[in-house]
Amino acid sequence: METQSSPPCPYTVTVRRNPHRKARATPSTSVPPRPLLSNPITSEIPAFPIQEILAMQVPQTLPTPSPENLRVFLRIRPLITLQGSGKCGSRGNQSSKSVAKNVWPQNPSTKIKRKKNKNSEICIAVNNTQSVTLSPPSHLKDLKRIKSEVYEGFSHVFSADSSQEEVYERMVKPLVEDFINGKSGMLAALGPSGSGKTHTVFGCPREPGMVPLALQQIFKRTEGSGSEATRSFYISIFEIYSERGKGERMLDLSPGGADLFMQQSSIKGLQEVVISDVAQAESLIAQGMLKRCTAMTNSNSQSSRSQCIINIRSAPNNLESDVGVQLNSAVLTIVDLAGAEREKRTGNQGARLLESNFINNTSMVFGLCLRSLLEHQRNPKKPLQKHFQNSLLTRYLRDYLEGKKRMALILTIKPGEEDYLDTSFLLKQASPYMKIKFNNVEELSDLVANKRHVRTLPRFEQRKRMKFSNPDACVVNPEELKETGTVKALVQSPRNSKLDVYDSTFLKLNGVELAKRERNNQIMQGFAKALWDVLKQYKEKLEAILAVNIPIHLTTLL
Ligand SMILES: Nc1ncnc2c1ncn2[C@@H]1O[C@H](COP(=O)(O)OP(=O)(O)OP(=O)(O)O)[C@@H](O)[C@H]1O
Repeated sequence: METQSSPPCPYTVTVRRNPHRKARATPSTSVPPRPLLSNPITSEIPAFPIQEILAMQVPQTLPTPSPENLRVFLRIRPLITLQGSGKCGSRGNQSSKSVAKNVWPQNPSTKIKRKKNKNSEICIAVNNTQSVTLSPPSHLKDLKRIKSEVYEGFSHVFSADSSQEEVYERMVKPLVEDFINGKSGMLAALGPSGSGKTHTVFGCPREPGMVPLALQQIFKRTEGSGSEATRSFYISIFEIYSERGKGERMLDLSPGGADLFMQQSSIKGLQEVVISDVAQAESLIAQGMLKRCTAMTNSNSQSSRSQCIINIRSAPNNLESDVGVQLNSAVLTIVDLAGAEREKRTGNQGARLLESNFINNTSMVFGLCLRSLLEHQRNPKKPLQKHFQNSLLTRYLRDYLEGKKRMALILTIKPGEEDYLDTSFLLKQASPYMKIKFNNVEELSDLVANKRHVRTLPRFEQRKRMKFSNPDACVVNPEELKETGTVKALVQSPRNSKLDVYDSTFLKLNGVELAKRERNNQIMQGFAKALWDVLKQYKEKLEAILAVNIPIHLTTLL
């Protein structure tokens, strides 16, 4: 009986396996390595050049940019007797009687003490360009056994005979160069009352200070280079003061400026004035200085009773040309702090005493912020304290005091023996700041862009949603952007010009980004359509061949 063989399978499936690959012989080391780039047609495929790679010299450590330290400068004021204080450059040509007559009500005990110290001696000696020795007066040496101390590591020590130009060249010029190249920075002057902060920052017509010298450099550099056509400069100037201890207030010192308010770290209502030349800027600053809160005290016949902040901002004019290139706006901030005062020393009373408390409090908070930053950098487990919240000045300067933006400090001191305690306190407190490092400096443009991002987010969220539902809706029309009310209004308003230029630039940058994404989207859609067409054709062909024989529901597979 014949065994029934099973019916032949109508469809056979052939599984083709790749033939076994023979392992290649390991190339002997004596054979010279083949060239990496050989002609694939005329020669064999070259062996993987493992030997060559192993023999390559890899640098052990990659060069990493060393973090920048906070630059701390020290300037010693010339020894000026009380008679001489009050006028820029006047050294001892005013009678003590006339000063005493005008000084705010004095504490009689202070008067007597000051008479004793008439023949002041110098308590500070410059060792070299980076260090000084502070020696206590003989009575403190004997009584409290205080020893001389050496303070070193300053970026530069300016001796009493240093000129404004010298200070500028070493300290401010690099900051201004950076500013012209689009990097933001801040310079703050700290020191006891009468030590020369205002003299250093603003100077006088005969000895112009850092601000006028900076403006001269800015306009000198930009005038010849033709960049005046491509960028504009703006100045804003304001002060933070306290009126009879009633809390901190802010006043815009530019012409017609009014009271200001702070929201988070930005100031509402601050005017920015477009400046086209040095003379205009200087006159604006001079007008601001006349409005600044000053008073006669025992330490200084024209003592600043407020913290004064000047911002010089540069912004590109032609937004069109800057789209997608570089947002090289920058701000140079110069801060003249009111000088800390010891009540015992100044003999301040009444309103002056209340002002003193405010001034000392701000100086203390400023110092605490920097100390906390230093401690946090030394030991990251130590949190960065939020001391900045305790004064308007530190709230405004938060980014600088948290090491996010570059800054420099100038400590001004008086060299007299009677100034020993003030000088010692300042040096002890501020000399460690030179160990602060700037690791993660954010440029202002980034910060502002981030802030603007938050502000303009809802509008862009809406655009994105529209984009996915309607592909045409996301095509960005630059004309449409120009017509956006905010951009138009803000760019035209000098008061808000800072925010506005960024706003419009940001809008444009995002417009470009959206247009790019839209193009990618269209390409992807085209690709998906083509793929689908191929699959459809393939399916139809398969169906035509197999429809009769195999009841396979290809449709379910595809
Ligand atoms: N380097 C200097 N050369 C010549 N005069 C100076 C110098 N530094 C300061 N002075 C003079 O000393 C006096 C006090 O200086 P200034 O008003 O700048 O002190 P300050 O630190 O700003 O004081 P305050 O904190 O009270 O405002 C002024 O008359 C000023 O002209």
